[in-house]
Amino acid sequence: MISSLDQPPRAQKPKRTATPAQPSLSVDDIARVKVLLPLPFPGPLDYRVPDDMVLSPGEIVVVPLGRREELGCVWDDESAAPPDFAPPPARVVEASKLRAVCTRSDAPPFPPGWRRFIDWVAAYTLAPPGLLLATALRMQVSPAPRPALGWVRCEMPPDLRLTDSRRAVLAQASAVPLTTTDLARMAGVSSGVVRGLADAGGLRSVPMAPVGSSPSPDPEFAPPDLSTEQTEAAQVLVDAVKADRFQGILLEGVTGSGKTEVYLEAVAEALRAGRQALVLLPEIALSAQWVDRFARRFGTAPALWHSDLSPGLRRATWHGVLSGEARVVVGARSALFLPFRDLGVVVIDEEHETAFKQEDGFFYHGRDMGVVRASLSGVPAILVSATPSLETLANVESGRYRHLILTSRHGGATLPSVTLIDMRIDPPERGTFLSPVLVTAMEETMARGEQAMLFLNRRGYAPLTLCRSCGHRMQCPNCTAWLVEHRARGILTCHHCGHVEPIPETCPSCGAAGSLTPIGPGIERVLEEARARFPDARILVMASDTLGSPDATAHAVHQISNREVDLVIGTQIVAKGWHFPHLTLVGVVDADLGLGGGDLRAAERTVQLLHQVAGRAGRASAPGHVLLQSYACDHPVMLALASQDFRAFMDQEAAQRRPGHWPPYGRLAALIVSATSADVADTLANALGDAAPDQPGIAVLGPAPAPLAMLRGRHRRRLLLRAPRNVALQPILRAWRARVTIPAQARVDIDIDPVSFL
Ligand SMILES: Nc1ncnc2c1ncn2[C@@H]1O[C@H](COP(=O)(O)OP(=O)(O)OP(=O)(O)O)[C@@H](O)[C@H]1O
Ligand SMILES: [Zn+2]
Repeated sequence: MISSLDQPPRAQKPKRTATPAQPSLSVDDIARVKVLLPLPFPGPLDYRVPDDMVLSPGEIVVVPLGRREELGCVWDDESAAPPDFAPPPARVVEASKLRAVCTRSDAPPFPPGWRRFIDWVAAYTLAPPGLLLATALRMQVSPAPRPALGWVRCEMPPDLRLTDSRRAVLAQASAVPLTTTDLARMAGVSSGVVRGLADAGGLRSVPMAPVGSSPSPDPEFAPPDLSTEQTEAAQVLVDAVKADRFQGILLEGVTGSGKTEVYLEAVAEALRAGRQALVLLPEIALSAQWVDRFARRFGTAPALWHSDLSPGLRRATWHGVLSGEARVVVGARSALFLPFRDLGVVVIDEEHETAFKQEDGFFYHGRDMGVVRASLSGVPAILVSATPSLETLANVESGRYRHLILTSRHGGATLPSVTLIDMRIDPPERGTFLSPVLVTAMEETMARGEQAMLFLNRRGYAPLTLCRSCGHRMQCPNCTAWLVEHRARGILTCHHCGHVEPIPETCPSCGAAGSLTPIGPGIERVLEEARARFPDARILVMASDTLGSPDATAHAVHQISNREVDLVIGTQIVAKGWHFPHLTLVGVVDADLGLGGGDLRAAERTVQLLHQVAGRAGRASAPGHVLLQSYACDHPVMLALASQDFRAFMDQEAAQRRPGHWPPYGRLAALIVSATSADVADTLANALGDAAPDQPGIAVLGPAPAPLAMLRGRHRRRLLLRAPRNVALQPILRAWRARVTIPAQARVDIDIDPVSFL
């Protein structure tokens, strides 16, 4: 975790006026320039600047490389990464060997804050900086696209068939063009309805105004009426934005206390100062409700950034951020890499969420890098949570972060009561998963016309399929994982690699017919039970595989808010920051689920997740109740949830991690060795083990087979490096990696500050 670095990144104020071009003159009197290429080199390469060319850092150039030409970015002479973990400087190339830059592109230059961030992240994560440049470079040189088309009202064809959902769309459509997504969201229908209506001639398409020419968010549009407690917190945030320097601030507040309303005041202040704001959300499914809230406060929607954007919108948003026209961006962690022209504040909402960690090819923690982004731009970072991570609490304790607390729910709503159901005392009937205690509470809730929610963090019908005759378990051919039955689709699938096979009629091992039995529940199975018990209830399933798009999520949320649903059954997606005013009962089907596995943060994570789910109950006038089904009611996690005393729980967690230098009181890095052959993986892992650093205070655990010893057909071994906090891991890891030859068939991924230990 970066935020704990003893030496925080040095804030350099971005220059807010254009600097005159300054070609870097070297001692040998040849104008040299560093150019970062979108390739996996350790750093930028040196080039000669032709006499008739003037270059400034950030500009895009074409340079010779071998026998071809490459696009690159003129880079700064000095790395922005702190010396304790910056890569060693490259050897200086003799002037006579330098090749000249070919041409300078007209594309807009990359801003300084962005370049510093790339340097910093690359040095910290040991990623080649050029790879972080690659996508950005493509964006930068592709011009902003022609405006997309949007829908406006038109004269109705006389034979137009009008349904309720079509009427809802027409009620929202006007002379101002709206995208399919926006119109569907506003009308609370699916995109298909909008497209169907358009195909039938009920809407006309016109070009949308380009990003930026839409009205910019107005900080005075609809300021909220804040409570005293909210006002005080908001004032601190506003002052921090005004102070215009880096500060870490934790905004902690019970669920439903209005943290969003409060931090939007910091966003408003950045807007007043004419600057940009970045709000990171752990999961983009959350953005629909967030965008609505934003629009109510500021009169217009923010720019959205996530992997689901169409290529055109992606480019338009990129260029809007660069030109400064896109004033507020809300997005997933990748929004950190947008080229903000003048960032004024960074907000990290639900900062405790592990979804901020990226573990796919390039490993980084979105929360920590968000703090670095703010710090390098010299602006405040606001971390927001009802259940802050131990990392962030440690930063508060050491005085690095300021701490703001909201103690009560908005509008007089009370916190829900939390009760444990001891499954050893009140077990469900054979073959079912809901205790009679929970079933009764659900009946009573729905009888009062209120909504209930069942939470189970497991997709599909059953996590394991077993042969009753021979005990064979259905396993993924590519991964060390059981296949999960998805009964609705008639398949067994692997949640790690996506492998799919039909559910066999006979056991593939012993041939017995009809002997394969599902073991344990997934949400499809809970749905089956709920349908049988409550045949009249209107049930909605919310899981990442049933709600593919932000669009579908928005529709589901709309149905719940509109009371078109009596019972919600969902996976972790329902735990997020939703505000469902009529929901009063939350039942957690298996509260013990996250505790197995021996992961460093299993207990912390379970508390955060379950508290977050619990926080969905009773957010308006009617009080909320939470029932947790557990076979381990005396586990510290269950006790903390029932007593709602998280500070005591986190103190215990801290006391357990501190002596052994476990994060956040020490540093970890994981080396993940993978190869298609087990032998190659073993040999390389053993070689790394033999070459492990031998330094006092530094421990190397492993090599050991990863818990997911096989993943997507690759054999995996892990090593873990643990060091005290005052040790920078990067130089040690660089030297370690350099002592071992990595064969072409194998790969070593380095995960600094690992979150997952699979
Ligand atoms: N001062 C206020 N005026 C009007 N509405 C408010 C105010 N404060 C909060 N609310 C409303 O109360 C509800 C809960 O607020 P919000 O979602 O911001 O809470 P939160 O602290 O972010 O909760 P969680 O941690 O559960 O996500 C929202 O509908 C919000 O609009
Ligand atoms: Zn698999």
